[in-house]
Amino acid sequence: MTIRGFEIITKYKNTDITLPFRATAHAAGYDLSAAETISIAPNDIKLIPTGIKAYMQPSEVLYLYDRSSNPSKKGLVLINSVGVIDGDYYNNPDNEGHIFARMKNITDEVVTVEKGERIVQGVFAPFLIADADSADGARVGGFGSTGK
Ligand SMILES: O=c1ccn([C@H]2C[C@H](O)[C@@H](COP(=O)(O)OP(=O)(O)OP(=O)(O)O)O2)c(=O)[nH]1
Ligand SMILES: [Mg+2]
Repeated sequence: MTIRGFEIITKYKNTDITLPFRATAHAAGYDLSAAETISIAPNDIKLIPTGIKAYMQPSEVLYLYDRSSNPSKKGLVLINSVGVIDGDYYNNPDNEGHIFARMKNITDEVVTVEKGERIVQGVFAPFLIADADSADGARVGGFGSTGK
């Protein structure tokens, strides 16, 4: 039985992608790596593909948090602060649920993220639903797919 976890996006199968992993026995975060080498110009923002999708239970979410070493070691920050990866993003018809990290280069030089480099960490968590909630739509994509 599967409960929650990660899978490789179809396009990235056979490209040496490693599934996200926790660095130590008590770590909360699963480190996700860049699926491609990407260069980011000074002050620019780019989406880093992870080549990964995540499945989970209906009452669960995957939060993407920056690695605390990114600003000092890489000169990068996760520009949306925290990524919220919804359970219904998984296998959506638009992009299969591909998880991206939106990174900003905060330096005056080009920063390159190498393929396979750990870039962001994902933490699974439960969430709560408000009274009289009647949401019933299905997600078709991400990054603005539900409108303004
Ligand atoms: O850092 C992120 C944030 C989001 N997503 C994906 C997963 C998430 O389920 C979807 C939508 O994210 P969110 O709800 O935060 O964005 P939105 O601007 O509200 O877009 P939408 O209208 O598609 O919900 O985009 C990522 O891959 N990385
Ligand atoms: Mg949204």
